[in-house]
Amino acid sequence: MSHVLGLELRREAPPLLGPLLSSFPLPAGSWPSQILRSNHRFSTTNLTGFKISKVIVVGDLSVGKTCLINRFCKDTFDKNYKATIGVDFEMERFEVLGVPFSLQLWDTAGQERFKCIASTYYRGAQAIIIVFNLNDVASLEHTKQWLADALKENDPSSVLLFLVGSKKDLSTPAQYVLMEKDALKVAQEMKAEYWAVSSLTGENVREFFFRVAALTFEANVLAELEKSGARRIGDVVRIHSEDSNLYLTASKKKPMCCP
Ligand SMILES: Nc1nc2c(ncn2[C@@H]2O[C@H](COP(=O)(O)OP(=O)(O)OP(=O)(O)O)[C@@H](O)[C@H]2O)c(=O)[nH]1
Ligand SMILES: [Mg+2]
Repeated sequence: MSHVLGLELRREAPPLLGPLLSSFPLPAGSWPSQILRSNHRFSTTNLTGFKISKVIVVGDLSVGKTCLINRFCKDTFDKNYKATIGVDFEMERFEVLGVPFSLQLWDTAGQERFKCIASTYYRGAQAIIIVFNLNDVASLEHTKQWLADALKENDPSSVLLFLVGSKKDLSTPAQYVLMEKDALKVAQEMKAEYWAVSSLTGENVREFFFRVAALTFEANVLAELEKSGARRIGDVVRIHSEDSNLYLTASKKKPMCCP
């Protein structure tokens, strides 16, 4: 299912990829101003060839995975718990430097009895979001197992990891500080980026998903550079699309990596 939302953070998109690449890696909590959520409607035929990244969301039952996705994709919040059965799926579209880019968000079930169905959808993820409840230390402890299971189906060397503490609105500042300490430790062990969010208030939700979009887009661009053998900024990278020739040309000044 696709969700077409209003434009946000619309600013002039520079024509070249250089400024975007030179701003990577982005510091946590930031996103490039060039990333937009698009309000364009695309026909199904136009969708072929668009850059799409698969993102899976895992974690204990009732930690708030579905609410997190719904807050971002639909800007809604449901206080009643309805367990996800197997998996749900949402598509969210962005534009990065004029390039259409989509996140496929796979919302998996946390309940044990649905786990084997959900795990069949883990394969091919570019990013794994592991959610825990900031008010439930057991759910943080279980994140390691969720990650291990998700990594069985994915390449640990290339997948992006995010550890997300949910329901921040329910923590007092003192409780939050204690939990954050443990969460940062776990995130460091996992080599994941840590975020704390509230789907009830919306705190950090948009920022978090924009960050996921920025990093997955960056990974796609770098993969294109690798594939095309382009090793230095200055080379031209073509983002394949059947409908338009999208050339992203990087700045000639700064070398991105050593030959
Ligand atoms: N106060 C508060 N409650 C939340 C928040 N996020 C989720 N909840 C509540 O927590 C319960 C579970 O949320 P879900 O999003 O359905 O949890 P889930 O992780 O998808 O659960 P499964 O589908 O069973 O794996 C619901 O009653 C939500 O209203 C939040 O940020 N703050
Ligand atoms: Mg759910």
